[in-house]
Amino acid sequence: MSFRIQPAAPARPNRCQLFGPGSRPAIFAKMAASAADVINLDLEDSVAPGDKETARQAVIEAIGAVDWGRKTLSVRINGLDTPWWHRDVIALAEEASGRLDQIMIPKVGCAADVYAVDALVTAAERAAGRDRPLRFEVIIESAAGISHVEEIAAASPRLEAMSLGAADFAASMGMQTTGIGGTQESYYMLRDGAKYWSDPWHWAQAAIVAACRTHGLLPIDGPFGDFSDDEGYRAQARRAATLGMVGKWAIHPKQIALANEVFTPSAEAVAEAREILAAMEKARAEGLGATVYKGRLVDIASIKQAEVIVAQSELIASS
Ligand SMILES: CC(C)(COP(=O)(O)OP(=O)(O)OC[C@H]1O[C@@H](n2cnc3c(N)ncnc32)[C@H](O)[C@@H]1OP(=O)(O)O)[C@@H](O)C(=O)NCCC(=O)NCCSC(=O)C[C@H](O)C(=O)O
Ligand SMILES: [Mg+2]
Repeated sequence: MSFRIQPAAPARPNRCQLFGPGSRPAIFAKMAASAADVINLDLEDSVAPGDKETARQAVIEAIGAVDWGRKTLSVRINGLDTPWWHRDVIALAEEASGRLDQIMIPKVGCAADVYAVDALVTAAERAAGRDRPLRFEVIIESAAGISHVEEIAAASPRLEAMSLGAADFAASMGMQTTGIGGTQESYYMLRDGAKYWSDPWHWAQAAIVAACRTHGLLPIDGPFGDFSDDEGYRAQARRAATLGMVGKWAIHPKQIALANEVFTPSAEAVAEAREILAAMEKARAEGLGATVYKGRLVDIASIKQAEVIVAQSELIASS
C-alpha cells in the first residue's frame, strides 16, 4: 500500500440505479416503490426539449411529495453545453425539498465541469439556507471524459459516484455500433475460423474503477439498452461486478431484480470469504502469513479480497 491510504467509498447500497424521465410523473410512485437502491429522475436525454421546464417542475414537486423511503434520490441535470443546466441546478438547490440527495452531472469532460456545477450549487445552497450539502455523481460518456477520468474523480468533495454511459460514450468515440452496452457483433478475435467475442467496454470500465477506487467513489456500470435480453444484462453486470463496479443502471423495471441479484454477493461467495478469513486467522495464530484453502494459496492479500465480499454483504443486509 502507498503511504497514502486508499479512501473508502461511501457506505451505501448502490446495486441498481433506476432511471425514469422527469416528464413522466405517472411512474414516479412506481419508481419509489421499486427495489432499486438509487432513483435517477432524468431531466436530460429522456426528456424532449419542449418538455424541459415542465419536467423540472414535476421533478421538484415529486421530490417533496413522493415517499422515496431510504433510497438515494438523484436528479440528472442537463449537460453543460445546453441552455438548461444552470436553471436545473438553481431550481433543484433552491426549490427542491431537503429529501434530494444527489445531482447527477452528465457528459463530464474535465474537472472544471464539476467545479462549475459545484460553484453554482454552493451559491444556490447558501442562498436557500440548505443545511445538507447536495452530493454529486458524474457520468463518463465521452472521449474527453475517459481521457480525464482521474482528475474528474478528484474534482469535488461532493462527488460520491461515477457511471459509464455506454451510449454517448460509443457516439463520442466514433464506435461503429448503435448498441447500448453488451456484446458487439464485430468486436471479435478469430482463431482457426472460430469467433471469440471480446468486450469493447472493458477498458473504460477498468479506467473508471481505478479512478473511483483511488479517490473513494462508487464505480457504476451504466445502461444496457436491450431490456428484452435478461441474459445479456446479467453477463454485462457480472463482468462489471468482477472488475470492481458496485452496481448498474436499470432503464426498465425488469432490470432491477437482475442488478440486485448480480451485485448482492451470493450466500456461497460470502461463506467462502468467511472460510478464507477463518483459515487466515488460524494461519496467523500459527505464525504463518500464507496457507492453503481448498488446494489454493491464500495469504494476507486474500484477507482483503475476502473482506470486500463480506463488507458488501453486510452493507446490503444492514440497509
Ligand atoms: C423504456 C421505457 C420507455 C418503457 O416504458 P413503457 O413502454 O411504459 O414500458 P412497459 O409498458 O414495459 O412498462 C411496464 C410497467 O412498468 C412501468 N414502468 C415503465 N418504465 C418504468 C420506470 N423507468 N420506472 C418505473 N416503472 C416503469 C410502466 O408504467 C408499467 O407499469 P404498469 O402499467 O403499472 O404495469 C421506460 O421504461 C423508460 O422511460 N425508461 C427510462 C428511460 C430513461 O430514463 N433513459 C435515460 C437513461 S439511459 C441514458 O440516458 C443513456 C446514457 O446517458 C448513455 O449515454 O449511455
Ligand atoms: Mg448519455
